[in-house]
Amino acid sequence: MTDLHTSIDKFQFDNVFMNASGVRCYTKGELDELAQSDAGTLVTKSATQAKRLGNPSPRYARLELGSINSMGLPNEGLEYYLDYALNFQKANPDKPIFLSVAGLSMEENLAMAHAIEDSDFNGLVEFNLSCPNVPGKPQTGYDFDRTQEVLTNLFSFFTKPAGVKLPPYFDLAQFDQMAAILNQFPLKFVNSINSLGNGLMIDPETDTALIKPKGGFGGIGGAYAKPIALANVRAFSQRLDPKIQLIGTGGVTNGRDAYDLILAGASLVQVGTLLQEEGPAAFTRLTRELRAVMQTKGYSAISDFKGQLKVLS
Ligand SMILES: O=C1NC(=O)NC(C(=O)O)N1
Repeated sequence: MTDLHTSIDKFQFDNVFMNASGVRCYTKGELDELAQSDAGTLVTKSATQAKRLGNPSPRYARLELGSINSMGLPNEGLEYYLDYALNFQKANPDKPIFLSVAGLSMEENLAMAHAIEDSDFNGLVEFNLSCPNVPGKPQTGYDFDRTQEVLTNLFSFFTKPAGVKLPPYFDLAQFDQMAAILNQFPLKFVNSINSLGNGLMIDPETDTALIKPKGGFGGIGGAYAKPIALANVRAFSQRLDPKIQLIGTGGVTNGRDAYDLILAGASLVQVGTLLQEEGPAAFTRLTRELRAVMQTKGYSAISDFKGQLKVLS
């Protein structure tokens, strides 16, 4: 029998699959649906301190090979998700979950980190350094000095298990630079990638941008993202301290896509666009399909093939 058990640091998961932050995880009802699905764990919508309405609609559109979104960090505020997480961990002591935060300033990130540090939350925290959709706000992950500064301030007091959600990088020198920064900090994981920032798609009937915010600019997800996600997971897997594990996100539409992210080095696989379009039942199909690929390859455990991508010599 194939076993999809995986782990990050001391945290054990009975299945490699989970949602990508932002997808079907805004409300407690949605989060409960994820918890009841075949996913191994879940992550909350990236929180800001105060509730946010986000960008004007239409702000999400399905595309032929994925999606475009400019949600603008709509969320119920940190307290709402912290409250959910504290109740969840009481009821599910053996199922660690992720809390995502996306402060719009250094002060906001640190204030939320203090609130979490002072709480009884015992899961993992994902610091989102890569939201591309807040007008006027650059992605922290593309500013290496700022990333260094945020992480230095954060880990001067934060002791709970944490990781970062990164934007996609497209240059090997950027992988080198970013990995050199990340290796300085006690991160448990790096989640790569967030959506391909600031894409644009057009309605062929009206010659109009598909979504309203930012003149139609939004993050691209789905199959378009797979080759970039594979490269980013692989590049960081080759450069990061082995203590920092990878979460692979981007382009998962079937079991083979998940298998490929694990080959590239991922310990957990997040699902975004597919989950948005297919619903939590997608985890049942993905689990079945990944098991089938593993069986074909003669693998019975994730550790049998994680990071085992071969290259031509
Ligand atoms: O980090 C994010 N990535 C996205 O693609 N969209 C959301 C958002 O816009 O809130 N945030």
